[in-house]
Amino acid sequence: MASLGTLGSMAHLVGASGSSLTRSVSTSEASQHERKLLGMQRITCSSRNYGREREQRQSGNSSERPQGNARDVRRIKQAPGATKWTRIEDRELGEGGAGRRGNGGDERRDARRAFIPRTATNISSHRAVAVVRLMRIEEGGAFVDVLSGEGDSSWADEMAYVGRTLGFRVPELDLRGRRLVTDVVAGVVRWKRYLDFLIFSFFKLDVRDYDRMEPLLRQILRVGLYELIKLEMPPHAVLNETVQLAKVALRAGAGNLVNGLLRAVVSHQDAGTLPVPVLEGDQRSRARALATIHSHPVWMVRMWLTQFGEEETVRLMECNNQRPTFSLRANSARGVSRQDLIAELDKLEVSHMESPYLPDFVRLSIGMQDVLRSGLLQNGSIAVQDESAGLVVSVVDAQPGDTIIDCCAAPGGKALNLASRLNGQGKIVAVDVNEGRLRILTEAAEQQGVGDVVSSCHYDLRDYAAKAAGTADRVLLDAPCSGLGVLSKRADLRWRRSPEEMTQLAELQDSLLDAAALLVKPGGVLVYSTCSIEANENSERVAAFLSRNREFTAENVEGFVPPSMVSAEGFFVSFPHRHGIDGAFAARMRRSCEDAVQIQ
Ligand SMILES: C[S@@+](CC[C@H](N)C(=O)[O-])C[C@H]1O[C@@H](n2cnc3c(N)ncnc32)[C@H](O)[C@@H]1O
Repeated sequence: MASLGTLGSMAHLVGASGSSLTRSVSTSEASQHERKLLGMQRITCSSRNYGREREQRQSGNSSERPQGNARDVRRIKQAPGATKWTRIEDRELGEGGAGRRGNGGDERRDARRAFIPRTATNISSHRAVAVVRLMRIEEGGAFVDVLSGEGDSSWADEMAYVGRTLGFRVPELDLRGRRLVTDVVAGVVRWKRYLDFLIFSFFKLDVRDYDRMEPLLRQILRVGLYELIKLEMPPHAVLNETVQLAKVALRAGAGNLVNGLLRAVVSHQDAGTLPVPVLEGDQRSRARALATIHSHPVWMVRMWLTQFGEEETVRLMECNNQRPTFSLRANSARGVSRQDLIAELDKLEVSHMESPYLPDFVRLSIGMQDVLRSGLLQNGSIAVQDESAGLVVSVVDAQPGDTIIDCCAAPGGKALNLASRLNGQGKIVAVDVNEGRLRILTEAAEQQGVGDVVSSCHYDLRDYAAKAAGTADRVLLDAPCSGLGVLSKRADLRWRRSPEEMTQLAELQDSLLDAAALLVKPGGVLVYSTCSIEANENSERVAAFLSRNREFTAENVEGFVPPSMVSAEGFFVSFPHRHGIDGAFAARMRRSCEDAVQIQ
């Protein structure tokens, strides 16, 4: 690669280390997303937790703080055991902002008492909110929310949190601005590896230097690059506003550094000389280059190269990097047909397309926020569900009167779809080890008008199986999995997974499959499904199960799903790059009738 010259000095780059903000991902945060998809009302701003953590860390170092408004200070450099704080320079804030401090001392004292940071009117709000959200995701382990249809109170919480984190407030965001935040955050997370490659290339950093860069500066650089290169926003606006954010949120030197990088990128972009990883050599080297170009972990790319070859791997990664599309299920249990749903979408002026695969599903590419606000989810008329999940339900083929055990049921997408097919006759036992998620399922069952056929059972499946052996006509095991089939919807998931986890998951899947098998009546059906596209979580688990459990045989899923989604072995497989829906897998197996003798 041609020399790009080194921009800025390391003194500007290396600020606060990405210290000990990591926390385990709380189930409550996962649940918020799930509640939203299921149309639950109260979605609170989870940033408050991160805010509290940050405040606790800050107050732990109170002796080192300068006196003054606690919100006007921020850490600029952290050597082990030492934290320095700086005050925002008045002149850095815009008209009407904290820079206009009138009678100085009094106002500062008032602000300190009220802990209300002032508003910086010269900062673009969407960028300020995006960088703080990105810090929460990277430093605090928060989830990326690709829907972000929260109500005004959540946004007010988030804006206040941004104010507390940055030390100044930014003007409120309108609907467009909020959507932009969601898009920028998900995009930066997806493209992180590629954006970092550009930063490395232009600054000539090594990984250690990069790890020591101030988290806020790193996010500001990424956001600027993403907007320039991937969103192709007008360079002038991106440059000015991103530099201003760095100056006000950090210091003048940080603004200069951002300015240097973005200007260099714009001129290389215009000249068509942006650095590109070289795609050559053996599979390992090509995997590394592809992983950077398409921003995925190298181990994942290597796994897919072996499984799919290069051309398909690239197409898969391109799909994973796209904005996700969503689909809706018309809830027949509430008497809603697809035509009714389409009429509602027309009223909302949300463009849509009928699913080519399922008679009760409709696809949306944009407009999900409008649907979330419409009340259709809350009154149980519709459910948000990917078509791949709907097709797994088709493979189960629930019939009125059936007793169905959904072994890993929460938060309930498939269980509630199954329930809607029973016409009030039969029952669904929804088992899950996670009590919080099960509560969401129970509430959603009531909301969707299937509460009388769904009962929830808070159990580890392996304990429950012994209690209810041989009682179900159909058993669905929608197993915990890597989720590598849903990477466009879960922007951060690719960075959270590891090869070691894949091995552990396979062991868990084996033990859950053996437990689920116990529940099936002689002659009954067992469906094993995942939202993964990896053979070692899918067909290999089924093959291993069938060799351990000779009383089960695989049944071809032909007739339950479109022919293009039936694998050579007769399993249901969907891939984002082949079918335009999430990646998923389902195998249908039947227990032999002769097995009845053994159970008695
Ligand atoms: C892929 S999710 C299920 C999604 C669900 N079927 C749906 O359609 O909404 C996997 C679920 O398995 C549950 N789980 C994990 N280990 C379990 C165990 N040992 N026993 C029961 N449930 C378990 C998790 O709590 C999680 O809710």
